[in-house]
Parts: sequence; structure tokens; C-alpha cells
Amino acid sequence: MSKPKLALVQLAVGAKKAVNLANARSKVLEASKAGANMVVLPECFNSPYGTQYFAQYAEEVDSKRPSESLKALSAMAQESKVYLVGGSIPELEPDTGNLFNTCTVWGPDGLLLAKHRKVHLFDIDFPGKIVFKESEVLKPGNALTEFATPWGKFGLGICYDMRFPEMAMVAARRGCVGMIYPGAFNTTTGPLHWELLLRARAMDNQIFTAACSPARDLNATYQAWGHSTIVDPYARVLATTNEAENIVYSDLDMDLVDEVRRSVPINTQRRFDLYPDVAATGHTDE
Ligand SMILES: NC(=O)CCC(=O)C(=O)O
Repeated sequence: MSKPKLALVQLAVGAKKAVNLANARSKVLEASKAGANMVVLPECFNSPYGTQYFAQYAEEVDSKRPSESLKALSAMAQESKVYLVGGSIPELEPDTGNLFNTCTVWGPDGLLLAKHRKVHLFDIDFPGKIVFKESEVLKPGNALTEFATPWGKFGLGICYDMRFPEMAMVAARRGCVGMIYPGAFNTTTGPLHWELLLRARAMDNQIFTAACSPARDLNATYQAWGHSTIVDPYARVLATTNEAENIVYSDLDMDLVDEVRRSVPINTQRRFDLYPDVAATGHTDE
């Protein structure tokens, strides 16, 4: 099948972890019944998003000793027979006590396919609007991550990671056909940059991009932007939504990746002689 259906579950996340897990399960099943082959959950899908919550909700991420959220994700993927990008959860590394913001990806057999620790921590200071410092409590991951599906390889990033074009560029040069970002932008930077970043990453790399947010909770300390969005390799928005709980669907025509690359062949026109400090890794002319 060259047109898998992608579903982004813009989940309403609250303070009760068990409720979040149950809600995620019912939405993943709903998406699967609607024909989705790949389903994405948002950043921090099992806990409210905020530095004050990470330690309280954190779990070990070890598929050999699955914790509450990992068991739930594995079961959801298996029950619904989808590729499941399990949003992210706060991860506790038991040996060091370090905390990470971590995404896990599951196959339709319920087995763990990939684990990505957020590489670029969300530290911003937008005067009069928002100050947020993930690095006060989290450590950054130190690896780029991709996972294989029957429709091609996808790169993974978490939210703020989408601001770094190098990550998506390297994934595309390594043959990824898309980037998936569980994310939780806010009401200051969301309207400014969320869609623009997704379209930019798609356009520069001629890949699909998708970002899945939690729904906005007006009682939460952090107001998520919502607007979960899927973009095609021409940088066209295929599907999006507002801030309410919802599932965003789109069929992905995988032939578009080659089509746009034939029409606008930037992949074979790069001048690495003029920018030798930019890696040519995986570039099609190598
Ligand atoms: N959770 C995040 O990383 C938020 C990123 C964000 O809002 C941004 O503007 O970047």
C-alpha cells in the first residue's frame, strides 16, 4: 500500500495518568477503526506538560521491564494493529536519576521499534509572554532517531526539535520520507511558527512532516497551541485542526516524495563545493 493513512490524536491530557492512558487507548482504537495505519500521540501524553510535573510522572523506559505507560502503549499498538508513535513521556533513568522527554515507537505486533530522547530542550524567554526552561529538570538526548515502516523510514523529533533544520535534513539524506514530531507549542509561539516550521522542514527536504499536540486545557499552567498538522512533500497542509480534542487524518501518497524530487531536483543540484562544512551524508550524488 503506497497510501497509508496517518492519524494524529490531539488528546485532552489531564492530571490523572490512568485516565490519560485510557483516553489514549480509546482514541488510538477509534483511529484504527477509521482506517489509520500509523497513529501519533502528543508530547507528554501521560502527564500535564510542565517542568513541575516531569519527576512526578516519570517512568523508566526499558522494554524488558515495561512500566505502566509502556505496557499501555505496547497493548494499544497490538490491539489496534497500527504503527504507534507514542507521543512522549517523562523518562527516569534509574542508574543516574536523570530525566528525559522520551518518545517510543511501537509496531503492530506491540514490539518497541525506536526510542527518541528530545535532543534540543525547550529553553526560551519571550519577554512578557512565556519563560520555559526544560533544562532545569531534563537532560537532552544524544542521538538522532528513525524507524522503519512498510511505507519507508521516518525520522523522529520532539517539539522544539522541529526548530533545528539539521535534524530533518540529516534524516532526509539518510532516506527518511517523513519527520514525525509529537509536540506541544504554546499560544505565543504556536501562531507564529508551528505551521511555518512544519512546512519549512517539508519543503527543504521534500518529505512529509506531521506534528501532534495535546488539546488545549484552559485550566492548565501551560496552554498548548493544538493545531495538529500533516504536511506533504510539496509543503502543502494536508490536514489540520483547531485547539480542541480531535483526530486529524490524512492519506499519505508516498509517490509524492519522488514526484516532487523529480520536478524540483534540489537533491542533485547541491553545491557542496561551496559549503563544504555541510555534511553530504546520504546525499543522492555521493
Ligand atoms: N514543548 C516544546 O518543546 C515547545 C516548543 C515551542 O513552543 C517552541 O516555540 O519551540
